[in-house]
Amino acid sequence: MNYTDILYEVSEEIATITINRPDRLNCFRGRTIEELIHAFKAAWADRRVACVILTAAGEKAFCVGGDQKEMREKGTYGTSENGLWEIDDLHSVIRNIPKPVIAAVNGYAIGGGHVIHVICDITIAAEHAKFGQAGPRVGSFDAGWGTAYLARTVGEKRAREIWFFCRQYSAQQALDWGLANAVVPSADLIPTARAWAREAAALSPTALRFLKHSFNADSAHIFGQVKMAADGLAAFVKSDEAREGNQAFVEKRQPDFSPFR
Ligand SMILES: CC(C)(COP(=O)(O)OP(=O)(O)OC[C@H]1O[C@@H](n2cnc3c(N)ncnc32)[C@H](O)[C@@H]1OP(=O)(O)O)[C@@H](O)C(=O)NCCC(=O)NCCSC(=O)CCC(=O)c1ccccc1C(=O)O
Repeated sequence: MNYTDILYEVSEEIATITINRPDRLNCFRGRTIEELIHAFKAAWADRRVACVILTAAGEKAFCVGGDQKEMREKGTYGTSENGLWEIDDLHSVIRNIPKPVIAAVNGYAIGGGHVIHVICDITIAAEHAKFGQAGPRVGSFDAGWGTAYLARTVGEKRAREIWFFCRQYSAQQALDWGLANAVVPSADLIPTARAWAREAAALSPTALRFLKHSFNADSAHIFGQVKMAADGLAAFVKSDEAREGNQAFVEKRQPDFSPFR
């Protein structure tokens, strides 16, 4: 597959996947998701690779979720080679690849971009990174991993706060809440992620594989909820309520959801 939206490289025993749409703050469209899945599978199959780093181009954003401009223009997040919108499969491959996945968060991790880092095994954040959900402002939600797994990570009260107010949280706050494993100066982000990856790469791959499956097993039931939520969201994004959120973002104004109470 020829990548247009991401970069993929393997060096030493580490695969680095870089979301490469910095002009749109590394938000994703159908093509981006398809390429990310392809790259994670390549890292999975490659016996040289012991650990994966997921990061993004530039210093401003890790990923700010679904491409709202594409949604405004096309009514969907855009086409992919296989014609499917596979965000759930991306979440699954990050969980199921039997190698540690480290998110190196180089700026905003917002909306669907926030969910992606939450699903990764480890999060290392640059000091200026900002975390949060935005769906209820733009007519979207992730009521699968985005709620249930987030609540496991930070606790119910904090997870509900994150979704019900759509605030942004600093890297230090993310660290304090258990959303991040470490916070480092921006210049140290990739070197630190690589150092952590090398440390994991020195350990028994079979032990790590079983440990990852075991951690996942305890939350695997959430997957049923993921599919229900995805189908619910696919219907919701066609509604006037969701369109108001999306349109307001593109028009750079506050949404008016009052008719939908
Ligand atoms: C992140 C911001 C707070 C940064 O603000 P600021 O620093 O002021 O920068 P901006 O000027 O706003 O942004 C620069 C430039 O980028 C464009 N842009 C930013 N975000 C997006 C985006 N998401 N899509 C498209 N374009 C974007 C912005 O318009 C600017 O362009 P100009 O041409 O220069 O004007 C702020 O940018 C912000 O709040 N961004 C939006 C965050 C957001 O709402 N994200 C979407 C949340 S909903 C989502 O992610 C869908 C989830 C999803 O797909 C999913 C998940 C799980 C299961 C199912 C699904 C599903 O099927 O949908």
